[in-house]
Amino acid sequence: MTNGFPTAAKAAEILERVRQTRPRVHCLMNTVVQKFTADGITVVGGIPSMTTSLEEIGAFVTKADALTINLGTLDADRRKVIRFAAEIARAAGKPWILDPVHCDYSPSRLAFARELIAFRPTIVRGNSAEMNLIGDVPNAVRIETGPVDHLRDATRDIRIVNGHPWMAKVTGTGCLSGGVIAAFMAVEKDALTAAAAALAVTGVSAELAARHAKGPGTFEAAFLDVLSEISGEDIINHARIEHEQG
Ligand SMILES: Nc1ncnc2c1ncn2[C@@H]1O[C@H](COP(=O)(O)OP(=O)(O)OP(=O)(O)O)[C@@H](O)[C@H]1O
Ligand SMILES: Cc1ncsc1CCO
Ligand SMILES: [Mg+2]
Repeated sequence: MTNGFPTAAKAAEILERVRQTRPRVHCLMNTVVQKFTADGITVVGGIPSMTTSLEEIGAFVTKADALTINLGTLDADRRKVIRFAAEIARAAGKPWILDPVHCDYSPSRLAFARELIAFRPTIVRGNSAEMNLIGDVPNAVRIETGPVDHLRDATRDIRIVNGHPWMAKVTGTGCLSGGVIAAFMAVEKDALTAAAAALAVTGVSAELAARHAKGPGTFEAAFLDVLSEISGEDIINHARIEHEQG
């Protein structure tokens, strides 16, 4: 059976499922935006965990419902734990998302991102500079975010036209989206639909938050406020999920 195209009503329904089931999301997150990402997962209804200890990662990934691996701050120890987590996720069939942060800055990081893609992430998401270098990811959902988000899998190609320019003025909105997408993948098997829903929910939340903010600082707080209580009706009224089939 081929999967259909995601809708705003479906996005609202998946958010409700996250709120009801409270999935656990393990984050191998860069050291810059750990708190913001954990807050994003918490306010949508998930339960974040953040350990990077090699001794513990096996237990944490095994108990998690989904995993996000973010390459923002890498060193030898992190590479080791990330490799191990990707291996476990693959063996256990856990949904996981790779965010190849700054792979456009360093050939060794790009090579590491490619090595991880061989462990079959469910989704790879980055900004346009990063995804231009990553290229195609035939066995995963490929997401390039920016003013418009482009998502594609083997059969579908869609755009999310929500969001606000202040999202690019707060460090880590992309990293946070990796955590929220993981929470949505934990409750929705169709990864492209899960990701579209997560990006529509965060994008609409940003638009509503911007109405109450004075600039990036107050926007960051308002964004978490709105994300914590956004209604299905707001999502249905404002989400812009587009594709060529209508
Ligand atoms: N100009 C814009 N207008 C609307 N939404 C935007 C804009 N720029 C970014 N976004 C949104 O911000 C989020 C992060 O996307 P972006 O491409 O900036 O990620 P990123 O560069 O990886 O961010 P970071 O590395 O800071 O986490 C996405 O949800 C995207 O839709
Ligand atoms: C600024 C920064 N540096 C490494 S990770 C990160 C967060 C946004 O990608
Ligand atoms: Mg990024």
